Amino acid sequence: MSPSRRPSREKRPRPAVPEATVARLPLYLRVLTGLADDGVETVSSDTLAAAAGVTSAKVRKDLSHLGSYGTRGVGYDVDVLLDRISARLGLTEDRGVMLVGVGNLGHALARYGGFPARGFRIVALVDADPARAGELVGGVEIRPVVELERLIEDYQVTIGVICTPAAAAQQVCDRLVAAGVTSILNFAPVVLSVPDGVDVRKVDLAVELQILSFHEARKRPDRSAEPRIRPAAPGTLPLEGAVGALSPDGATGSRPELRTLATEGRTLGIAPAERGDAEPAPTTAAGTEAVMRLATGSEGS
Ligand SMILES: NC(=O)c1ccc[n+]([C@@H]2O[C@H](COP(=O)([O-])OP(=O)(O)OC[C@H]3O[C@@H](n4cnc5c(N)ncnc54)[C@H](O)[C@@H]3O)[C@@H](O)[C@H]2O)c1
Repeated sequence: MSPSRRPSREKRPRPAVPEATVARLPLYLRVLTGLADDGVETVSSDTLAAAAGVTSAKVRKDLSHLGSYGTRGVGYDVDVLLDRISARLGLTEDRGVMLVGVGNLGHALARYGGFPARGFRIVALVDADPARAGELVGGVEIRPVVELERLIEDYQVTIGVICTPAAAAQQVCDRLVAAGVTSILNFAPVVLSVPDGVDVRKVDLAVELQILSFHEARKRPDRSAEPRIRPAAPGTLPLEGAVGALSPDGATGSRPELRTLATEGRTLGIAPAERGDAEPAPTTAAGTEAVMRLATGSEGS
């Protein structure tokens, strides 16, 4: 190719970064921020690996996607890596966030003071309850939901956080998208439909706990063969008794291979504990962390 036809550096597309790597970048960033605050200049892949719960080989592979290769025996320059990861996550731009639904969860998130240091500012709070309008939370005034579109325009909001009840979430999502929001963090227990070009991340503490439960089950091999059942609704048979009482064909006896159990006209799903070596699903780290803070009542950095 002649030099004149070679694509310029600016025009060359940046190589894609795998989703799993993107999910780990915030973890590396958090460690690096702490190290930079402590005046530490270099960091080993082992330190980053321990913080992210992966192998150091995985860290090196992740960082190679950003063009950071480190120096053998020295490690990575903390400031350089901070800049690269921040730039790749788009944190070098000021991102205004709107939070919709300022109830229990919304209050906790809006009060959390750690977001600005991580590259985000909650600039607008919106709630449908007129009684909440005017209340200051984390220094931001809750505004009536009728002002949602104007606030998005005024504050150039590109990220919306939905903390409404599930029934209202899709309608809120539609309004956010129509007003120009292109990224949504959804805490409501519902799957949102969005057009192409809009990114949705869902945070669900229950799902995270279920994943932990899966790993707990794997740590206890003798118990993993026992059938797992969903909790019965009030008024149905006690689960322990029910598990041992019936097999799918109606015979009695405790049977690990049971998959369904008919009891009081209702079917309980029963499956043997799963086994396997699958990696934990990537999580929405910041969101989960925020929910955990809400659950534990602790204030973070
Ligand atoms: N993802 C998780 O891990 C997790 C954890 C806790 C709660 N949640 C979910 O988060 C949501 C909020 O929970 P919560 O305990 O804060 O509930 P909440 O009832 O305390 O708060 C909901 C708020 O949304 C407002 N609202 C309702 N409809 C609205 C609309 N159309 N537009 C704007 N605001 C609206 C209400 O006025 C209220 O202030 C629920 O969907 C809940 O299931 C998720």
